[in-house]
Amino acid sequence: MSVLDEIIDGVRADLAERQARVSLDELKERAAKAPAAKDGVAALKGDGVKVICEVKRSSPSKGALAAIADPAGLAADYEAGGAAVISVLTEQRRFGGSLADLEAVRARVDIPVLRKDFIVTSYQLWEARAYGADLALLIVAALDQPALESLIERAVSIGLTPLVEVHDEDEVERAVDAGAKIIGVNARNLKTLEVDRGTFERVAPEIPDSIVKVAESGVRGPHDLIAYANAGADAVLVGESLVTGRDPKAAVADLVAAGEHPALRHGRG
Ligand SMILES: O=P(O)(O)OC[C@@H](O)[C@@H](O)c1c[nH]c2ccccc12
Repeated sequence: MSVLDEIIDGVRADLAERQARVSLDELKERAAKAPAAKDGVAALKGDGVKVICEVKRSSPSKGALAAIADPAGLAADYEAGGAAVISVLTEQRRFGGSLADLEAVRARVDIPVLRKDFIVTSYQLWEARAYGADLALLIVAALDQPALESLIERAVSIGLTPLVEVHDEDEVERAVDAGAKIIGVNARNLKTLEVDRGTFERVAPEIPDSIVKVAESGVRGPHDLIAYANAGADAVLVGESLVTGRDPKAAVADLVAAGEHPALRHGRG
């Protein structure tokens, strides 16, 4: 069994507990009261490389990264540094996240918020909206094609922008066929947990120009952002280096400044 399969088994067990406690109708009522979803595509387009900053306490590959007693405070620092979107990991067992983190972050920042989890049912999309998310991650490797298609459709119908994650060329084709408008290329293979920073450069040429391209994982600082941008990234998603660094606000500002440099291929279109 791959790491991804193991994570999803845990996610399904936790999900069953929540489903027994909170009915879908309750979630839908809560979603109806949530502030209208912000446009995730618009937030990631435009001049400069956009920076998606992640609230991440731990990971299956590295274990504990940071305690993050105040996830909303961290998100506020990210926003002040110039983040375009905040990613909140809500998976509990391996990443130490929760829906409470999502809710707290949503209440604090004005920019769009991404629910980062292993979404396998539409119930989780309703949760995402009910707790204030504007975007939701859908991982191609975790879903068969009919499930991917129906979750993208459902996400859009409830106002969420799907960020569709791929690791290779075949998954790009599946994401495009399923109607993705934003594709994230994860340098970390979730089946082996290995990071290969060359993944984006290899896979991105398969993504049509009209689709927003996000390079995920492995960004240690501005030099990695610049490499991803030169390979065609519209945005980067950064977790570990921000939560383990001393000054997240300054670190984000450095990334944003690097992404606005006029010499980048991104700026020249
Ligand atoms: O911490 P990093 O290397 O900066 O990576 C962030 C993000 O890309 C990573 O957390 C991630 C990408 N896709 C995921 C899917 C599930 C959980 C986590 C992830």
